[in-house]
Amino acid sequence: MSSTPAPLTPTAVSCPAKVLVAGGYLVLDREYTGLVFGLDARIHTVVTPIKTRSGVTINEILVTSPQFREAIWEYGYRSQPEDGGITVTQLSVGHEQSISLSHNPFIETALTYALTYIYTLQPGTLIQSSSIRILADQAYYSNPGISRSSNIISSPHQTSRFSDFNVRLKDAHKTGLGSSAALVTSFTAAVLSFYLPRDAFDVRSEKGLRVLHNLAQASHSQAQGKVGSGFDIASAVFGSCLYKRFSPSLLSNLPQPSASGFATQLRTLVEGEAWDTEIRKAAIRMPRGLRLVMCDVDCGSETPGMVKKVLAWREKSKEEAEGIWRNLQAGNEALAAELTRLAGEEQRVSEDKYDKLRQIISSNRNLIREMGAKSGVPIEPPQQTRLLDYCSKLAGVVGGVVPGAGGFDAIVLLVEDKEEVVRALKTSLGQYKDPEATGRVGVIGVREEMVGVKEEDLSLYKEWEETS
Ligand SMILES: Nc1ncnc2c1ncn2[C@@H]1O[C@H](COP(=O)(O)OP(=O)(O)O)[C@@H](O)[C@H]1O
Ligand SMILES: C[C@@](O)(CCOP(=O)(O)OP(=O)(O)O)CC(=O)O
Repeated sequence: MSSTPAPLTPTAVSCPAKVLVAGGYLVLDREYTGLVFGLDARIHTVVTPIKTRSGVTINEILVTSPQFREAIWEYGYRSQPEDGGITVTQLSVGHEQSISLSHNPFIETALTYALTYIYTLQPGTLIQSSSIRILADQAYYSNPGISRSSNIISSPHQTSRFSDFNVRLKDAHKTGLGSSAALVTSFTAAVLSFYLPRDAFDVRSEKGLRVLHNLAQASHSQAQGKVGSGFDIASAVFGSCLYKRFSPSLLSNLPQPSASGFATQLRTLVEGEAWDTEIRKAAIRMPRGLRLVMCDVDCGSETPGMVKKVLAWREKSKEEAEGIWRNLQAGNEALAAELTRLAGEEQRVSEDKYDKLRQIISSNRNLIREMGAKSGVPIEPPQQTRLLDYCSKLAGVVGGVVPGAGGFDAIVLLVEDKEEVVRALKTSLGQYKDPEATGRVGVIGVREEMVGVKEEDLSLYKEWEETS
């Protein structure tokens, strides 16, 4: 019998949300870049050794998302022959017979990839059981959260930053901040940090960030069905940046999980030189005195369908599309350069210092509308044009765009970072009524965040010690 390994230390990691301010559709192609800002809503993952009654040995990983009902996933795991890595099998939740088995492909795939990578670094070492909790900031969901207080005697009235949403995950309303990317990235980082010694994986080191980025891209892409440029994973790891995607062939050449050679090829891909993503952090800054405001319009758009249609039009109308893509890329670069230039300024210079920004945003929006009109996709549909024009005229608002794939569900504004400006904006949006749309426009409680993945202190989670 193998001896009992030393207990591992509880570990917590968080990652930010994202907003693609410029480069929607373009960033799917390596010829172009995306300007992505991290947002200060985070998803946290906490890994602890599993609590068992003495004398009981188990071999499982229990994942819970306790802010949601029935969000429990229990996994067994085993190594596969022929270098197939680790496979995980979802077990029925033993103690909760009434809970039907729900699958969470993002968690299952992130766990498979993370354990496989760990196994390649420590072959033959027993992977110990653990308990993994996921906790998300309010801004990811529009469901009103119930606050949760500590039942710890030493601090009885402290309220957690993480609300209880009191619904099943599938009934939660997402605000579009990239929950699956922040989840997969923080989950992967926490699992690697928990199981590996610092000298094999350190999320504070450059190599650690690179390994995390590549591994999270691989598993998120697998879980998502290999669509997406991966800008959301990049910002979850590195925070705000100018992003050039990886070559899709890197992942299409990887064997499927459990297939012969998967483990070694995954490790080589994740650690090796072939990965060709380009991240430029210094190319993106927020000028002192400005901030982002995200507005949620109460209705949704379906990104994959829009992407398919835009790319089909681009394929058909190559020349015309290349003109728009090239001009938009130049406009997006100009936007990044102007933000960075203003960020480098010492103090306020003159009242009209945002004129150039205004003009760049306006000409980029013209190109986005042209892209939408020509491809027949409502990227900046008329009701969003009206909303953006309305906001752009308000005091302290520099301008705004439809983020990411665009559509009906959100706008992002660049505004002066003053309490009175944000307060007046909220009041104006509260009164805003589009002549043709019924949805209400709300301000999401987030702003830009430059920092990506971050280790966290376990005291943040004390109100959530017991799983519900
Ligand atoms: N707090 C959470 N706990 C567990 N899983 C989550 C959580 N938030 C999101 N997920 C996973 O991510 C999926 C949502 O991902 P997706 O539809 O791609 O939306 P998004 O655009 O927010 O990434 C959910 O179905 C679930 O599998
Ligand atoms: C079209 C895109 O370039 C940008 C989509 O950005 P969104 O922020 O709209 O994405 P979702 O959160 O997945 O809906 C596709 C991509 O780059 O993956």
